[in-house]
Amino acid sequence: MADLTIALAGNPNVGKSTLFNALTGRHQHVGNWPGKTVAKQEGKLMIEGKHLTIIDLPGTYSLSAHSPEEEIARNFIVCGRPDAVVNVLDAANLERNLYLSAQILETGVPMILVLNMTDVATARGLQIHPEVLSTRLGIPVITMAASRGQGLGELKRLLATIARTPREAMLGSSVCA
Ligand SMILES: Nc1nc2c(ncn2[C@@H]2O[C@H](COP(=O)(O)OP(=O)(O)OP(=O)(O)O)[C@@H](O)[C@H]2O)c(=O)[nH]1
Ligand SMILES: [Mg+2]
Repeated sequence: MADLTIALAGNPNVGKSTLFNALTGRHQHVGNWPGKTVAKQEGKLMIEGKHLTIIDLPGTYSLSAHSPEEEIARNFIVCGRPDAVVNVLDAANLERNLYLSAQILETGVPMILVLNMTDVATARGLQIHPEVLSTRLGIPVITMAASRGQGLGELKRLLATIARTPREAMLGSSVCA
């Protein structure tokens, strides 16, 4: 079966590269300020005999690109035809982060929501209910603390499910060259 391509997308500074490194064993630059990842990076992950290509995208607040980095992220999500997008969110700032999620959902690409930084959210007294979001949006939603490796196993199980699902022909967008 053909390789699958999975894109990690989300707002700046939410832990995309931290998750990318944990999944692929690579060493992408991470740090506590937005805008670190400026070009898309690629890594490999093998799950249940399937080769997954993981793409770490620059952070973006929306699919209407305002900067070259946002344009890279937007173009890959809309035109790169990933088999799925793993949308990484800061669980402590869900409302702001969900703006991009709604836009990615509208593209029709299969999506998993990762509510990252749950350690920070919990320390602030926030209660996270992934099952409520999952029911409302109709997509898998999991919690994670990527810097501690929490939630990685569940994400890999979801990726394995996607890898087992026959790939559907995705329609190209009219805005793609
Ligand atoms: N407390 C906590 N910190 C985290 C978690 N995941 C990542 N971080 C930290 O958050 C900061 C940002 O992580 P990155 O992985 O660089 O974030 P990014 O989304 O790739 O950022 P850009 O490339 O700038 O868009 C780093 O200091 C990470 O160590 C988490 O689950 N909990
Ligand atoms: Mg990054």
